[in-house]
Amino acid sequence: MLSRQTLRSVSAARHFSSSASRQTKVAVLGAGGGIGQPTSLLLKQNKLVTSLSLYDIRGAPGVAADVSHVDTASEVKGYAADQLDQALDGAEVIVIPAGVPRKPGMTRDDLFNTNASIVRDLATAIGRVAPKAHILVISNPVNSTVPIVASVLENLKVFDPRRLFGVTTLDVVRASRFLAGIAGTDPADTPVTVVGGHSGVTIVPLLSQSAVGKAVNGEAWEKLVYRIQYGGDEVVKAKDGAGSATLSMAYAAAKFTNQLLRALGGEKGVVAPTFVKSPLFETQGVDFFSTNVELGVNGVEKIHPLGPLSAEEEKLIEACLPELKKNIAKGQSFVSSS
Ligand SMILES: NC(=O)C1=CN([C@@H]2O[C@H](COP(=O)(O)OP(=O)(O)OC[C@H]3O[C@@H](n4cnc5c(N)ncnc54)[C@H](O)[C@@H]3O)[C@@H](O)[C@H]2O)C=CC1
Ligand SMILES: O=C([O-])CC(=O)C(=O)O
Repeated sequence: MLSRQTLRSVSAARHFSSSASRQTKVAVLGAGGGIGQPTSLLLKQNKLVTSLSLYDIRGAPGVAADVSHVDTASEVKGYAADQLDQALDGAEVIVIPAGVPRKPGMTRDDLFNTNASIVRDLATAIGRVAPKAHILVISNPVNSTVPIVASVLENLKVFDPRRLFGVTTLDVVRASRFLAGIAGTDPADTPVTVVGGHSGVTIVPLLSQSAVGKAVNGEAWEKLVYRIQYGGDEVVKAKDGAGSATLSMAYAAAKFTNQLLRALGGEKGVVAPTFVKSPLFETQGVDFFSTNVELGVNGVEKIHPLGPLSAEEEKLIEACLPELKKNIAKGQSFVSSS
């Protein structure tokens, strides 16, 4: 009879060999940019990625040549502006950081006029060439760009809500880091659930659900919530016109992509925060919402409920919903009118 430990090693080996033998092509659209370059580098280090396809309207072949020298097994190819279809062909996961970033004084919504059409056009190509791909949207304003992708795919009759994700991981990364900074804990042991959307008041940290966070009250709580909601502004201000978060965002993108790849490879119990088509506030006209989501072989497997909220958090949700509804509707009507 096999010991429990032997069984565990056999099952780990099986899991390893099944994920190692999976062929997973990941495409990065906007790979030449501030987020795209470090994200590509981090994905090159991920063993679950077997092929990396780097596309940008500028500079992707150079980034690909550079990243391809990293001594991991995956293949890397770069594609120029007129090679989008080749870049997408066979991609199982597509990460989109294409588009302009903020400058000081701008809101994420101020990026809409430029980024909406970039995201719409990329989504149109994805719907045609890689309709079964899992799409991870980073381009801002996420609250509107995710609905744009959904509407484009709906029009093409290939929308599967299980495979579309707004990347809100950076909010959770920040929340954990900022709370740990106050409490003197290790961020790894200080998880914070953040729900809603990805801009200002739509970012709602649920500190009362955290063993460490529930001890933060009054003015300290207000300051912490504000810092989590407006963490992006800190970076925009510090970069002083040179863009917004790129390195912490690449870290967050690589983290979420890895969680998704693990789930697609059959690992059970992978739970990650992400902005998805969600039933949670549908009756109030809010079709997309970020919460913890259990990921599985088909993408979104189960959307977690919000859980218990404090009175203050109820108020944050009340402030979040109308803004989020407006942002979502703006994305949807952009597609219906274009
Ligand atoms: N979801 C989130 O948490 C975060 C989102 N962002 C957003 O990510 C986006 C990218 O930011 P950065 O990388 O700093 O900007 P960047 O300007 O450094 O890079 C953007 C890249 O997109 C490329 N691009 C433009 N149009 C394209 C198209 N049609 N197809 C392919 N590539 C195209 C550009 O050539 C450029 O290389 C911005 O919209 C920013 O607001 C930034 C930080 C966090
Ligand atoms: O603040 C920005 O414009 C970029 C972003 O989304 C973030 O850093 O969270």
